[in-house]
Amino acid sequence: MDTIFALATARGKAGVAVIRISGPCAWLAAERLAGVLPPPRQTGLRVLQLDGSALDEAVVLCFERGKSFTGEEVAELHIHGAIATVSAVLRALGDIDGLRLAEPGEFTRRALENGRLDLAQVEGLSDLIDAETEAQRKQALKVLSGAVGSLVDGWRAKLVRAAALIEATIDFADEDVPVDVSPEVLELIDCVKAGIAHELRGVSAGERVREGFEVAIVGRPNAGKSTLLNALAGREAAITSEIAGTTRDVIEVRMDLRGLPVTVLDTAGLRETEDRIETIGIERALERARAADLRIFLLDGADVPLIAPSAGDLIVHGKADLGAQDGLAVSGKTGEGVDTLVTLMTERLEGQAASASVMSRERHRISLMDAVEAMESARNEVLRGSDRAELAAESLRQAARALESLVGRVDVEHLLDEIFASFCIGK
Ligand SMILES: Nc1nc2c(c(=O)[nH]1)N(C=O)[C@@H](CNc1ccc(C(=O)N[C@@H](CCC(=O)O)C(=O)O)cc1)CN2
Ligand SMILES: Nc1nc2c(ncn2[C@@H]2O[C@H](COP(=O)(O)OP(=O)(O)OP(=O)(O)O)[C@@H](O)[C@H]2O)c(=O)[nH]1
Ligand SMILES: [Mg+2]
Repeated sequence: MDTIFALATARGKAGVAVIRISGPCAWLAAERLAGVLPPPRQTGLRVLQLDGSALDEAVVLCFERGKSFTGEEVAELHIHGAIATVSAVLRALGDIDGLRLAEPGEFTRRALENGRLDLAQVEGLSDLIDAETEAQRKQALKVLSGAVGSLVDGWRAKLVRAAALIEATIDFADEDVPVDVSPEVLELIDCVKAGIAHELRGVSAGERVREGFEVAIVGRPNAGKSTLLNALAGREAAITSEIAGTTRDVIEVRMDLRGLPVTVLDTAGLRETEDRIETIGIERALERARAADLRIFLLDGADVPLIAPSAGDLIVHGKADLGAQDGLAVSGKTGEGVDTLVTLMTERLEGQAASASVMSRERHRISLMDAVEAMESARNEVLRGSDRAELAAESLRQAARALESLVGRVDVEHLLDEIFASFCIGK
């Protein structure tokens, strides 16, 4: 097994940078630079040097094999975060025989291989590193803490018990008093199915929390959509003008809306037009507005929405500064009503986010659906009578395997490259 090393902190000038070394020669390598190492899990201040020339003054921290993030022997060098210092120490480590630079996600891959994390936790860690808002941080931390594994364990135990009950009837099929286990088996299957159905309903919301919600601003030309977008963004993200038909392409601005990750879309004003480019813009506007999680219809005067609002969509009057309006009125120009609008947007999206599951990927959805399908066959076999017991038990085992693929207990080799592709070096 190679010993790998990498900068674990972000590249670029910083107060402190951490270089992580993991593998059988990690301590030996650290010792080459730092001299006598502090005891495991205790820091020591050392001068790092190679061949007599000082590299930096550093804090050194070692973890024993089996008691580290990767499960391997680990050494950390907490050095000054200067670009030149980081380069010098990385160069020195690269000169040591048997050491090589880690690939992206390779530390975490080793943690997975050594059973320190399951596959879902690896995804959770990846999401945590990418988290930009509170909702993302909370969801990712739950997943990193093993929430998916806990759900799977609970379901799996019930399916294993159901299979055992069925198998017991196979072994004792010749007995005089056959016990009918089917009520208990069906109850176990239905209980797990209900649990899985609940999580399945939350996958989309989980996905939205992970990737961000989309909110589209729609309305007629000149309603003030781009001005409103700029007010929400706090910067001049979109061009505004008194010319109707200014915005053509969809303009996306990502923001943290009171902890929720949201991309607000400014779109072309909706109207009948001969202009070919504007027509394409309007088609794009309609398409993106339909696909969005929430729409803000910005009305101009007595105007009515051009596309049908869905339940929960927000209908607001623009240019509130020009005069009194019924209902919610906002002005992108003066900021009036914008705070109330943000509150309403947050409420609507929080309503959607409330049902978010810790299962938030297409891969999770597929495994859950595979499990449900296998459980449905098992259910049918149970109902068809005791001579179908073998088939019922096999379907239950198949369901358990589908669930186990969520945490990677079954063969998931083919998933790893994809999952680790998005990791940064040093993680
Ligand atoms: N300096 C430093 N800080 C860090 C990390 C790190 O690798 N180094 N982490 C990297 O992601 C995170 C913490 N994650 C960690 C997870 C497990 C172990 C670890 O040594 N686990 C052992 C011992 C547990 C214990 O002491 O209770 C184990 O599980 O056996 C260390 C860090 C965030 N902060
Ligand atoms: N008084 C007032 N004028 C506004 C307000 N919002 C926008 N305007 C003006 O209305 C005109 C159109 O604003 P935009 O934000 O470009 O309108 P839009 O809806 O993006 O228009 P299109 O991109 O053409 O669809 C500009 O002259 C803005 O200055 C507002 O809240 N109050
Ligand atoms: Mg515009």
